[in-house]
Amino acid sequence: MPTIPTRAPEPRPARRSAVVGRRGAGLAAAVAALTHEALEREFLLTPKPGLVDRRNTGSHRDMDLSTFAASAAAIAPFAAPFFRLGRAAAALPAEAVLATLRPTGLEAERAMYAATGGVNTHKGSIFAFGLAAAAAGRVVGRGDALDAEAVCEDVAAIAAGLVERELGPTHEATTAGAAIHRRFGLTGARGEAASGFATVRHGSLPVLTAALDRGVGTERALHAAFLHLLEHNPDTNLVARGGPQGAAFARAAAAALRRRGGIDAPDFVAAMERLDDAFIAANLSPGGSADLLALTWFLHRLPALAADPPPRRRS
Ligand SMILES: CC(C)(COP(=O)(O)OP(=O)(O)OC[C@H]1O[C@@H](n2cnc3c(N)ncnc32)[C@H](O[C@H]2O[C@H](COP(=O)(O)OP(=O)(O)OP(=O)(O)O)[C@@H](O)[C@H]2O)[C@@H]1O)[C@@H](O)C(=O)NCCC(=O)NCCS
Ligand SMILES: Nc1ncnc2[nH]cnc12
Repeated sequence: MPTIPTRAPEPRPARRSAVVGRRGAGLAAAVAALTHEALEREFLLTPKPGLVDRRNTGSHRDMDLSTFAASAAAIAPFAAPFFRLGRAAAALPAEAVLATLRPTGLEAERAMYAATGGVNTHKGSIFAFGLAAAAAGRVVGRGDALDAEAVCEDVAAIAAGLVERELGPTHEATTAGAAIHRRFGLTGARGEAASGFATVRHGSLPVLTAALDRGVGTERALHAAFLHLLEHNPDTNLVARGGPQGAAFARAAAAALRRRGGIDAPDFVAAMERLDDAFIAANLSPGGSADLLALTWFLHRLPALAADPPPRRRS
């Protein structure tokens, strides 16, 4: 069982120029290390309403921090083969790429279930990070600068048509996401990918970088990004547990927190803790937003990778 650090370290400053230095095996390993760092930053961030964090297990009875630590350790290494598959597929038409990734995605899901004793901790993350790592590989394989824009555009091309193909009216609704699409029209993890992670790219990522640029600490900047996701991400997990009313409650609560100053409000942490208690009472869990928060950090740090060594791992 991996040890759980109490908090993630401050990162070195990201270089936002087009970095094209490290293109060898080291880059695949660095993408996997960054994936682990991003997942860890997400589950350690506290408080997060309804989610597992250092304060409590949120609205969950079958998972805690140690489950997330085990899950992150099991799935993050798969980012390296996703990256290599993407680099090998750099010249393929985008619509042919997903089929090359799915066996590795399913293997990563099996590794997650083996590590967690059958609990779904990171299925959405495996999907999002699988696509992002593969797109990063394609970007590098084409000799382009490794940045969030290029990666998100390639993810949009790879995932184009996925909602129509997998959630269309002729398909049996076998998952919560598919059933929610049928009833309420939400497109969930697939729609977010097909949009090129628009909620992240045009929302939580600029919110994160703006907070960091004005000197806000990493944890609080991640809270700003999370609050943005809570208000704007159509999270199928919230709907699965609380129906459209549950999702509307979460959105309105996040908007209210933003209006009273967000992370700059003097009682921000206490307000988030009150919201955590309210989510738990209503059995709400924004698991999709948790995944997108981790992805926000990943995309923020990605440009620094090609030049820097992989983030230092704690034992
Ligand atoms: C295409 C897949 C995502 C599979 O599709 P599925 O139909 O299973 O997907 P969805 O139900 O639509 O969502 C899957 C997870 O995606 C996350 N998510 C939800 N909304 C969004 C959103 N708007 N944007 C992005 N991501 C979103 C969310 O994951 C998190 O929640 C998980 C916990 O979920 P669950 O167990 O259902 O919830 P609980 O409330 O805990 O359940 P109960 O306790 O009540 O029973 C956790 O995993 C978080 O990650 C959705 O759950 C994709 O998985 C797929 O195609 N897989 C096949 C393999 C593959 O190809 N892999 C990728 C290759 S690149
Ligand atoms: N911290 C967390 N708590 C519950 N579900 C999650 N899915 C991804 N991260 C999560």
